[in-house]
Amino acid sequence: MTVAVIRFGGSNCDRDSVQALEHLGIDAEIVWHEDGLPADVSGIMLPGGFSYGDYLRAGAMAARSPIMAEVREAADEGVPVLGVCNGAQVGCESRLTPGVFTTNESARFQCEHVHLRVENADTPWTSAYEEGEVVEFPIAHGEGRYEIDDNRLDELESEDRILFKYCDAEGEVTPESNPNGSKHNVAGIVGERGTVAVMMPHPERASLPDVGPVDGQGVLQGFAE
Ligand SMILES: NC(=O)CC[C@H](N)C(=O)O
Repeated sequence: MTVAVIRFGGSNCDRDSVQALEHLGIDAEIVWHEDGLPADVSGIMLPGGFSYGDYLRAGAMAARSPIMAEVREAADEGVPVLGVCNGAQVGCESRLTPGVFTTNESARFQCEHVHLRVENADTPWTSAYEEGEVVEFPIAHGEGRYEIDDNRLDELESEDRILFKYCDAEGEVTPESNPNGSKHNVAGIVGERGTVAVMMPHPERASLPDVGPVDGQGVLQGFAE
């Protein structure tokens, strides 16, 4: 079983992602987007970074790489797909998941640790946690504010497709615990299939014990589910 971590021009979390996955015993390899998807992949990760320098909108150009049609096909067949940070932006820009990630309310690049509340623990990406559990993840983005029209957000809420919300250390979801102005404090969602997920916080940067907190391991273990 090998997870393909797709590298676009400007990806910069691809090696960290492979390292974090391998630490968990999950085989992973970097795949250059122009080479196309290997035939036998058992998972796909869209890593963080600044693909194409975030020109136009973050993720917009990578979303138009031909490999994304292959990713969609694999996702439709049930191959798990996880987009993290720039990968989440690529996931939304390529319509694997609804909504968009746009400029932070602060209009600044923000690099900090945040608390997240697990909203739905019944997905491969969150089954390692309890519903309502508070976890700590790093964020590092300039365009992480989740936007979607109100009706579709209500749908996501009622269909239980929100994985994580930004919260405070006690698990309260408030405007003060929202680092970037995301609607309803949304930090990560699943697509129509629960096997496709995107999130702005970085699980791969919270997975190696030598580096700091390891709350992110549970998300990456989704590939082994
Ligand atoms: N860490 C990242 O993936 C950076 C995300 C993105 N390019 C932004 O700044 O919004």
